[in-house]
Amino acid sequence: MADRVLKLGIPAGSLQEATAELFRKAGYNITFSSRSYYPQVDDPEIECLLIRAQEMARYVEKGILDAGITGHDWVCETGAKVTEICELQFSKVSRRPVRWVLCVPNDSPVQSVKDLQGKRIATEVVGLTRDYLAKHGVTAEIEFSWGATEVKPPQLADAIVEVTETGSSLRANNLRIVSEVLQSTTRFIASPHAARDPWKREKLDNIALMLKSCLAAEGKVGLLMNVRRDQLQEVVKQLPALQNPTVSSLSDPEWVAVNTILDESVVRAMMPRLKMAGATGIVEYPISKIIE
Ligand SMILES: Nc1ncnc2c1ncn2[C@@H]1O[C@H](COP(=O)(O)OP(=O)(O)OP(=O)(O)O)[C@@H](O)[C@H]1O
Ligand SMILES: O=P(O)(O)OC[C@H]1O[C@H](OP(=O)(O)OP(=O)(O)O)[C@H](O)[C@@H]1O
Ligand SMILES: [Mg+2]
Repeated sequence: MADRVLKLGIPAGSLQEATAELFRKAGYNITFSSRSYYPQVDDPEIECLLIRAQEMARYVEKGILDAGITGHDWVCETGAKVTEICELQFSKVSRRPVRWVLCVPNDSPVQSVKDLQGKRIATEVVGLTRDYLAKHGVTAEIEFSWGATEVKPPQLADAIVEVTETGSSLRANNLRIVSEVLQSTTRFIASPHAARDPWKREKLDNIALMLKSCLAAEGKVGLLMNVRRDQLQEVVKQLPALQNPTVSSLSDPEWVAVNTILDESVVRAMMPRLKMAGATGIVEYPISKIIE
């Protein structure tokens, strides 16, 4: 019985709240208590640990953790050999990938990576930066930065390689992007050992399925309506081409119910058209999970 526990790393820091929120939506209630690095989860088969995103892949590679959530960036930077269970398209505030970018002050003469030959670059991702410069045949002094990297140019460094999501930190510090080093999304990773263990693998796949189903449902709603059979074609024509609505019979043989899922953003334009085409009793309902 003791084996039937999955040790799961939750990323401390930027991804912590977004990760916990996604797990909650997926049905795993993760709660944090102040100063404790052992979040509670309402599944006796899971044991959570709060680990820095930077270190996650290393502990997962060694099997100290069976699995964890971290960024693709830190998997690359650490070079850890882990099994990717799935990609999870979420960042700290948005659903877009983050970008690691080479930046200089707005008024710097630097226009391309080549202009950084012999200069000083500060970054938290020394390995990625080294590889990127080597790819472009540039030799520069790369300095590890413990954070707050945006403050460094121009006094403490000529350029930085830093992560950006919304771009507000770069703007606030008068920095300009010279080029992109890496795009990164969040990943659910497992140790190769855990991924080979049938019980753990099934548990990991089930968690991944539920997490992905929540992300897939974001921005989507369901629409349910009644239509006379002779108007069905006209109503279905209004729905987005790729949607295959479910059509079911009603107790009155003249009528059918149409059920479909669509982007919430199109609903306000869609509902009046559906009504015009003959749909009645049109109901929009929220959906929280979609498994294709
Ligand atoms: N807006 C964001 N800012 C920083 N990291 C983000 C953001 N959105 C997603 N991430 C991801 O979160 C992880 C950041 O982890 P990391 O521990 O380096 O930063 P942090 O949690 O902000 O800690 P620190 O305080 O040291 O910066 C990376 O994998 C990164 O890609
Ligand atoms: O493009 P943006 O949306 O501004 O996001 C990028 C910023 O977010 C991160 O900092 P974080 O919020 O993790 O704070 P930190 O300084 O403690 O790392 C990162 O280090 C950048 O500073
Ligand atoms: Mg940060």
